[in-house]
Formats: sequence, C-alpha cells, structure tokens
Amino acid sequence: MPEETEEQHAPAEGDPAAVRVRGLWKRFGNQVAVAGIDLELPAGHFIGLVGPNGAGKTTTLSMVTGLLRPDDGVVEVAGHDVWRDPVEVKKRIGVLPEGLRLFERLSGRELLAYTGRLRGLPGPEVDRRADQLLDVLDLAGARHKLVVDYSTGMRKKIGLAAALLHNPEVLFLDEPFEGVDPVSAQTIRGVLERYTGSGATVIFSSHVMELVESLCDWVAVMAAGRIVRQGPLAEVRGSAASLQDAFLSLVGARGATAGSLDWLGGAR
Ligand SMILES: Nc1ncnc2c1ncn2[C@@H]1O[C@H](COP(=O)(O)OP(=O)(O)OP(=O)(O)O)[C@@H](O)[C@H]1O
Repeated sequence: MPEETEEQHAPAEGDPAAVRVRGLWKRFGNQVAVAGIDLELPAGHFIGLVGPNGAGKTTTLSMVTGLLRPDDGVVEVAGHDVWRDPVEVKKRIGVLPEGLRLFERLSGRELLAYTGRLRGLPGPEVDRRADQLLDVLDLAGARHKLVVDYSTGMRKKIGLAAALLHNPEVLFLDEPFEGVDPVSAQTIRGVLERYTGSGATVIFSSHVMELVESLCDWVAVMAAGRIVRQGPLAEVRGSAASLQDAFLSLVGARGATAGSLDWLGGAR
C-alpha cells in the first residue's frame, strides 16, 4: 500500500457520491430489516442516519460497510462496489461499528500501532498519528492501560482513533456518542468537524435529534426498514420548529401512550 500523506479530501467537481445504494434488502427470517432502500449520500458532508429503534439503521450501515451481506441490491462507496471490490472500499473507509469488538489484551497505544500496521502505514507515521490521536482524544494518560479496562466512553474514543488512523475518505459511525460524557462528546465533535472541514464525509447513526441537528448538514430518515426522507437538513426539517418535530411527524407516534400504565406510581 502506498505511503499515506496528509492529503485533503476536498471533493472534486463530478466526484461520485460518498455512498450510493440501490434496491438494498435484508431479511432475518420473516423479519424485514431493510426493505429495498435507495440512498444517495453526497461526499464532503456531515450526514446523519436517523430513525426509531429497530428502523434498520445498524443493518443498513453493516451492509454499506461490507460487514453484512445484503439479500439484494447494490452498494457503492466512493465509486467502488462494496461487494465486488471490497479491498478498494476498505482502503477508503473507517468504521466504528455498534457493539465494537476490540483486541482487549492490547493497550490503547498497542491497538493503534497494530491497526496502523494492518493499514499498511509506515511505523514512524503510525507512531506520530497514534500519539496525536491519543492526545487529542484525551487518552494519553490511558495509553498503556489494557483496552479491557477502558470505560464505555474510552472504548468509543479508542475505536474512533483506530477508524481515523489511515485518514479515510468516508467515516461510518454507529451511535458514536452513546455512553460518552459531555466533555468527551465535545472533543469527538471537534475532531469530526475538523475532519469534515477538509472535505471528508462522516455518516453516523443516532436517535438523538438535537445532536444530529447541531452536527449534520444532511439527513436520511429511516423507519420500518425504509427511507422516508433524505436531503439537506433544512429541507428535511421543512417548516417544523426542530428536527425532532419533523422526525415525529415523519415517523409517527407508535404504540399505546404512557397513560395506559394505570398501575405505575401513585398510592399503593
Ligand atoms: N441478526 C439479527 N437477527 C434477527 N433480527 C435482526 C438481526 N439484526 C437486526 N434484526 C432486526 O432487524 C430490525 C432492524 O434492526 P437494526 O438493529 O438494524 O435497527 P436500528 O435502527 O439500528 O435500531 P436501534 O436504533 O435500536 O439500534 C429489527 O427488527 C431487529 O430486531
């Protein structure tokens, strides 16, 4: 693999979309998790994939990043077919998956060194980037601690560092802020904003609408395995007061209200 440089990611005129999905399906037995979706996510944007629990976000991201084989459909990332050209795609992407599995018996520093060498980066460059990422993500003090002893938030941060180490064109993050304290969340935001500022693309899933509204400039809304709306944030929000309001009207309230829990609370 060629030596990585400090390249910028500014998308050139006529660049392919960061992600293009056509007719993507996934069923688990009788359960349809993803029902033939089409998606076109532009390069150089901070993109939120939002939807209620069970909407199909994780299943979609897993298929888009080559972790789960679709039943049907085509996925292209940065102009390459994920399932026909997996090596080209994996060179260009970073992934922080849900339920991240890490090499628990390595220290944070060793994990980054290992990841960097797997990515084909030269040793001194891996060391330089790893030290900088550990510093910026406030993990320098825990660099020699085993990953098994990391907290939930620290695991997210070391996973993010590993996903960023090779300076990917497109970064996929499944619930990156879950279990992360506000100070660390602010740090992660700063890193991601710097990264997208150089023209790279971030695609992340979340159900925290305030977060998506404050970070993203492009949104895709998923419900029951389908894309119900996608486009620039302002367009998806439309005339609603907030993305949360737009989301509730797009996705609709489901199930019985809390009023039906007539046994809960009150006099016993
Ligand atoms: N391995 C699996 N086996 C069976 N069903 C699955 C599997 N993975 C996902 N599903 C089902 O597919 C549907 C979509 O799940 P998915 O995890 O993609 O949703 P999600 O939008 O990421 O939800 P959440 O926000 O709760 O994480 C759900 O009904 C889920 O139960």
